[in-house]
Amino acid sequence: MAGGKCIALIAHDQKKDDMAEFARRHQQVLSNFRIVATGTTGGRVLEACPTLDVLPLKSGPLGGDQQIGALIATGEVDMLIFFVDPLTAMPHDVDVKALMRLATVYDIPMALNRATAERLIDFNLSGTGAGHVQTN
Ligand SMILES: O=C(CO)COP(=O)(O)O
Repeated sequence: MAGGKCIALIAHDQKKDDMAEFARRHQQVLSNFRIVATGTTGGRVLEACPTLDVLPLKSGPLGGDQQIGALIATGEVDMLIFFVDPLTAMPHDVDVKALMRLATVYDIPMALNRATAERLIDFNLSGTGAGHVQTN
């Protein structure tokens, strides 16, 4: 992938409206980043914010979480924002866990709910200037 800081955006189905609204509200800051996303989430973010630089990968259940995990392992993703639905069983639960594990192994900032995502965005992007992602 081309240079520049990269944020991964993922939302489970029950959280996709939240993610679209989050992206819309933080469109200005997100426009300083390349964004990778699982397929359906990426589509929703692009629909909400057509000018953002979003690369939609495979849908989560079809390997999208694993693709993002691989990008984390190769150092290409600097931050993960993942709006998780904790109340629904998923066929690809093992993929979700593997992704969270890799984000932990490579110690990238990872928000698994909206409250944390808001704080990560504030912490990383408003204080020290847009475009700077703290990775430790
Ligand atoms: O299932 C997901 C993450 O585990 C999200 O995938 P989609 O964005 O393709 O719905």
